[in-house]
Amino acid sequence: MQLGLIGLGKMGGNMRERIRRAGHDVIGYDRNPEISDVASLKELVDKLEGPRVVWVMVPAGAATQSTVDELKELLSDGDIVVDGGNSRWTDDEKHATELAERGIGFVDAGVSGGVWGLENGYALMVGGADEHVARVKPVFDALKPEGEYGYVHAGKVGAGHFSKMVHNGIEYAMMQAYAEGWELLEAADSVTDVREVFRSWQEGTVIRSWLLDLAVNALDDDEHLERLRGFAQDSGEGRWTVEAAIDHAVPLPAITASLFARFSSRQDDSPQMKMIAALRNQFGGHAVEKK
Ligand SMILES: O=C(CO)[C@H](O)[C@H](O)COP(=O)(O)O
Repeated sequence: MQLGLIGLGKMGGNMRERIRRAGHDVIGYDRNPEISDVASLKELVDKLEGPRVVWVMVPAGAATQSTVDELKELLSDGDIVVDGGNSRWTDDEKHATELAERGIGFVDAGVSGGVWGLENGYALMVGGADEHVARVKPVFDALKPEGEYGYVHAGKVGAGHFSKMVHNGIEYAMMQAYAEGWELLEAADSVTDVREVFRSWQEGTVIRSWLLDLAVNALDDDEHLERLRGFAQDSGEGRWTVEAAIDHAVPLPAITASLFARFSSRQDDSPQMKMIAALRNQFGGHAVEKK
């Protein structure tokens, strides 16, 4: 089938290649003319035969919103927009409603696979009406991993991004657990080769996983991670997971702690620990460290 793909960065560029390898015709648009197949969104839409399917793979938030706004003007009745970025799931219903005003269908797709997706495939969590999802299915089949799993039509509009958000929340907590275990092993005098302990866990253990394999890759590059600063960014999915948990009154202690650990990583000198130190000093005369 024919697909228009908007956003050819780290994810979109490799996805174009994987969909083409499966025999489909992909016309890609990116603001960077060096990697774009067409010069403008209008040219992309004009080159696609109707009814069209256009996949948006740009950063969540303002960039996705402005792309949806433009597509609403350029596309027509019967066309479908797929949002494959890491959009907040609450944006999906809004986009579906806006596009439906012109008879344009909407599907949200959570995509996992990162820079390894070209070779390994992308796990897909999809939300939308059955007839819209069915129209995009050949593209989902091209992108998904070759095995039995890696694709789900999770429910109505929003269900794909909600599922991907929870996936990313789990990702936060798993990474935090490996990171904490690694720091404790590094601190113990009795353990002389932490990297080999991690490597040994890759087979036969209860905690083997792809994230563990990636941790071993990272330790092979830099055995004690000495070239990195202990600073971790976040791009919103962990925060939205915690917000959804509050809305549903579902306790998420591990995921919440892993999000807050990232916030701690951005402080050189913790203001709240100054208060703890001051209070211990006030009530018990305990020693404080001064600047
Ligand atoms: O979707 C992803 C992996 O599945 C993103 O790469 C990941 O969520 C990055 O998020 P953050 O920047 O918040 O760590």
